[in-house]
Amino acid sequence: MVYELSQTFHFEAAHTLVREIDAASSKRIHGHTYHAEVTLRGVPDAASGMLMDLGFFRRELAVVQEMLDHHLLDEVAGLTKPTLEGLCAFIAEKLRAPLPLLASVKVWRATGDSCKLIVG
Ligand SMILES: Nc1nc2c(c(=O)[nH]1)N=C([C@H](O)[C@H](O)COP(=O)(O)OP(=O)(O)OP(=O)(O)O)CN2
Ligand SMILES: [Zn+2]
Repeated sequence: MVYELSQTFHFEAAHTLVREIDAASSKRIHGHTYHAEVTLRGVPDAASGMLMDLGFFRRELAVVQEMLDHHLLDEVAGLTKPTLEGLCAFIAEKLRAPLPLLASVKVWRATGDSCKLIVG
């Protein structure tokens, strides 16, 4: 049987955004609290009964969290655009190698905006 295993983390970050609507306030540096959910999908190992031990899973997420927490997203190397979409892509890219069972990355803000990347 196929299972999905998820972990969440959060980070505080600032950014500016170039957009056509509400352009002036978005262009000023402002901050958000972001939440991210990373999901693995696969068949549990027969010996351990786990897709991956949550301890190892959390350790990998902490590496990415450190790259984003209390950073100005505009300056984060490898983050092409400081949007929810860009954050999903950045997190997936960083986790693709250490988490071979990576299935999706979801990023959201308390205001209800959310974006989910299905890793193909
Ligand atoms: N497709 C996307 N659209 C927008 C994104 C995004 O990541 N992907 N991000 C933003 C902004 O970050 C913006 O700060 C939020 O804009 P908006 O919702 O208009 O602002 P509010 O004042 O309503 O809410 P806050 O979240 O408190 O800023 C815009 N669009
Ligand atoms: Zn913003």
